[in-house]
Amino acid sequence: MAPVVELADVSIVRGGATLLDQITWSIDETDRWVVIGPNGAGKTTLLQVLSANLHPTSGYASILDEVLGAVDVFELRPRIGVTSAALADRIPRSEAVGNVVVSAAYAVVGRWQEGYDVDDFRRAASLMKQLHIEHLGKRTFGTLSEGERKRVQIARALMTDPELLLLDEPGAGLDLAGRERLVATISDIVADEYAPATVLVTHHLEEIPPGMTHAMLLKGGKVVAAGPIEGVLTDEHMSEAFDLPLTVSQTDGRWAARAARHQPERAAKG
Ligand SMILES: Nc1ncnc2c1ncn2[C@@H]1O[C@H](COP(=O)(O)OP(=O)(O)OP(=O)(O)O)[C@@H](O)[C@H]1O
Repeated sequence: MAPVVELADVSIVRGGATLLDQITWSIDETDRWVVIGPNGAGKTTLLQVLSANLHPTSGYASILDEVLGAVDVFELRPRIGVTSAALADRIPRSEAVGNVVVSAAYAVVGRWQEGYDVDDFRRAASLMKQLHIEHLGKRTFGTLSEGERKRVQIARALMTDPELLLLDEPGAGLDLAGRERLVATISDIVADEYAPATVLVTHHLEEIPPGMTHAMLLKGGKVVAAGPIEGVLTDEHMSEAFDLPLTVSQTDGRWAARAARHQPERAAKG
């Protein structure tokens, strides 16, 4: 089976700055990736390539067996589910939540006069139940809490039954309980063997849902480490990516990182 995503030496250059520097990456159907890195590492830029919103300045990018630059991106994009702050900003605040979800079937934000069929509404209702937002269908998007908005966006992203799911900082702006509930929900989603290949971007190891299989650490547009998650999220790699001595731990499938404890120098004996 062909990889869902294949990047070979992908670079993105804007205004003389190299945002992504020769990224080579392969994502399989059953992979669930986390992309981690400090501010400005290039994470969002990388997701823009994966969502067919940005073409490489150089290199080769194949998404769902279609080569960027040689495919009609308007046919490719509905096959990719995306949540991001930029997309959330485009959702009209006055839109009813049910419509925010169902309108993904037409890849529009803001329902107008598209003809939805019974199956569309059934799927939207089922996803809203899975995301625990079934009671919010008639509320307007603008009245929701940040946690509720994140859930609505994930339901919307799954509406088209995508083959690739991209979650850009789904935990950002949530309080502790909201984050923990969302981590559990995403963990349930990725545990399903029929779930799409998933890429989740975050700054924080605490936001990684159990069940993620692979990790990529980015810094300055370059890959610090990539591969099966246990081999990537090490003290050494994380310290290098964040330019700070870090200690990484994993308990019950959850990850955490903190600054390495300062070791006072022992007084010389004798
Ligand atoms: N059009 C552009 N021209 C020049 N530089 C850009 C452009 N767009 C983004 N950048 C720069 O590219 C770098 C990577 O940005 P990107 O948003 O991908 O990082 P990120 O890892 O998602 O950061 P954050 O965690 O802060 O969201 C940043 O330094 C940003 O300022």
